[in-house]
Amino acid sequence: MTGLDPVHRDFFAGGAGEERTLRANEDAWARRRIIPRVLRGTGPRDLRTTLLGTDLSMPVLIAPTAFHSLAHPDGEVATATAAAAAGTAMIVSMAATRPIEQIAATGATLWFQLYPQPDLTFQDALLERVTKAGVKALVVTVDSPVFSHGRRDLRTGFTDLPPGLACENMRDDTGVVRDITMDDTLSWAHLDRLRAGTGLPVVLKGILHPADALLAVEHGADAVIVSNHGGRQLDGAIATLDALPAVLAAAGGRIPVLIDGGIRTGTDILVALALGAKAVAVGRPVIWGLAGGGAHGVQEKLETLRAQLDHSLALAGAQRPADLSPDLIA
Ligand SMILES: Cc1cc2nc3c(=O)[nH]c(=O)nc-3n(C[C@H](O)[C@H](O)[C@H](O)COP(=O)(O)O)c2cc1C
Ligand SMILES: O=C(O)C(=O)c1ccccc1
Repeated sequence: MTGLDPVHRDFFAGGAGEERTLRANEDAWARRRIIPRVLRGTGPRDLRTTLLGTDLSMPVLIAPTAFHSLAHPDGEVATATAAAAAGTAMIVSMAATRPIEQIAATGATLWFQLYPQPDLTFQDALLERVTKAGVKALVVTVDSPVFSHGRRDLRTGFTDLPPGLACENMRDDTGVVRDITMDDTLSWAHLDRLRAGTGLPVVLKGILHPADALLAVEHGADAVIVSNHGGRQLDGAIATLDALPAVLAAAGGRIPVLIDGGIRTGTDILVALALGAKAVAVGRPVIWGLAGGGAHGVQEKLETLRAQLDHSLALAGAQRPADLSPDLIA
C-alpha cells in the first residue's frame, strides 16, 4: 500500500499466533455458495437499513481499528469523512489517534468502541465526552480480557505510536494520555453498570458462543457483533461465519446480530445478510483504502462494496436485504 511502513502494514494485516483464525475468517466466506432466485421482477435495489435508530445507506459499517494516523496523516478524520460521504456509520476505536470532537466534525454518524477501564472515574468522563461529541451508540469490546500475544507486529518490533501521535481520547483531565487497560476481571456486572450509566444503545462486540448471546439479551444489550477481533486475539477461535447461525438462534430475533471478520466482497455481505445478520462491519479493507488514498481511498472501498452488494442482490433475485433468506445459501 502506498506509503505504508512495512512494520505498520504488518501491524494492520497481522493476526494472533499461527494466524489460523485470521485465515479461517476469509476462507469461511469463500466456502459458501449462493442459490439465486430468478424472474422475481425486483427492479432497482434498496440497500437502506436502520440500526439502533441509526439510518445507514447500506448494511455495512466501518469496524473499529486502532491507529489510523499510521495509515494516513488525516487519520480517523479521513475515515469519518468517507463514512459521511457514503452514508454509513464509523465505529471509532478507543485507540483512535484523533480527538472524537474532530472526528465528529466531519458530520459522520459515529459509534464509539470501548475497552471497559478499571478506573471508573476516567471511564465515566470518557463516556460523557464521547456522548457530548454526538456518538450514537457504545460498542463494548468483550473479547480482550488481555492484550493479544505473538502477533506479527511483536516480531517486527512495532511497540508504540511514533512521537507526535497518541490515543487522543485517552487523555485525562490533566492532559496525560492513559494507557488502554485490558481488564481480566471483566464480568457481566461491569456491563450492567455500564448500561445503567449511559443513555446510549450498548452493542457487545466479540460474541462467538451462543450462551453468551443469550446472556447478552438477558443483560439488556441492544445488539451483538459476532467477531473474533479479526483473528487478532484467540488464535484457533472459530471463524465468525461458522459461529453466526448458533448466535442467531440464541438471540432469537430479540436483538440485531452483526458480524465482522474476513468480509471482502459484496457476495460475502449477501451471505451474511441471507443467513440473518442485520449488517456487517469491515476492518482491514478500510485501512488499505485509507493508506492508498485517504478519505477518497476509503470512500472508493465503500462504494465498491456497495456496487458489488447491489449487483449480487440483483443476480440473486432480491430487491432489499430483507428479501434474502437462508435457503439461498449452500
Ligand atoms: C489493525 C487493527 C486494529 C484493530 N483495533 C481494534 C480496536 O481498537 N478495537 C476493537 O474493538 N477492535 C479492533 N480491531 C478488530 C476490528 O474491529 C474487527 O473486529 C476486525 O478487524 C474485522 O475483521 P477484518 O479486518 O477481517 O474485516 C482491530 C483490527 C485490526 C485489523
Ligand atoms: O490491534 C488491535 O487489535 C487492537 O485492538 C488494539 C487495541 C489497542 C491499541 C492498539 C491496538
